[in-house]
Amino acid sequence: MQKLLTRVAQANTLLCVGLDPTGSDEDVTRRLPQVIAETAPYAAAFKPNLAFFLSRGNGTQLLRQVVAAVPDGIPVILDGKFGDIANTAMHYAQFAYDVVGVDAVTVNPYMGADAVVPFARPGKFVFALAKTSNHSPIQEAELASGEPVSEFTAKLLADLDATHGNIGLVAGATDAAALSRLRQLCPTQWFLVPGIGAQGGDLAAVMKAGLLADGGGLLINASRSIWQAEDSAAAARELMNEINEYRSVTA
Ligand SMILES: O=C(O)c1cc(=O)[nH]c(=O)n1[C@@H]1O[C@H](COP(=O)(O)O)[C@@H](O)[C@H]1O
Repeated sequence: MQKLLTRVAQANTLLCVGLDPTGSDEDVTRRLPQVIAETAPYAAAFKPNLAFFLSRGNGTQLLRQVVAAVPDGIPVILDGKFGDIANTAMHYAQFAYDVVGVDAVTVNPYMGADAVVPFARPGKFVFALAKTSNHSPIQEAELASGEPVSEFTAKLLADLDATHGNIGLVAGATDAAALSRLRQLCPTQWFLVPGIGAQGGDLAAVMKAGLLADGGGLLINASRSIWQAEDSAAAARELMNEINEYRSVTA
């Protein structure tokens, strides 16, 4: 978190550059370091999605190259949406932190707190799924109390953060009203917000719903709209500037 806060303050950005590399193995090997170098000035963080690396066969090696290519001081979030019992989770955590060397991960908390805690190592950070950007009848289902499962999950994640201090939420950009309710339940935690760009999320509504009074608290991710842009640097710069406009309006 300290690394992220320092980066956000120094580079004045809340943009998370998603790395979901598509193309031939040759293209990807060539473009990954290029896209990282070109977009780094605008990046508060990078988020490689594990699936896009594992599907290539040399995924672990490519991920390590990503970590090496990202300039010092910019956090890397491995988007693996990990979610298994504690004993197994510990091995995923070793993969992410010790083998690949990332700063943070995404985790699926639906198996319970024991699926999350092994990733909450001191000095590392966890973004756990609370309300995803796709339509999920499970997250929208209401408990007997009338509370949606996504809000029950958010409360669990607030409690976990109170204990561990390094738990954030994933809240999709496609449902700003839900994001706003999560913000009420989790008034200080950082939200990783995917769904801007290719998935059509409403940036203005998201910023209004989730930005903290200090101008932080949201990490706005875009993957395809940067990787697949003709000019990835321009796409990243424009989105960063757009995000910052809403920061100044809201502040
Ligand atoms: O955890 C995530 O990053 C994630 C959560 C979610 O609710 N929705 C979602 O799209 N993501 C990821 O965010 C990225 C979105 O990519 P684009 O739609 O291309 O910007 C992908 O890597 C998704 O796997």
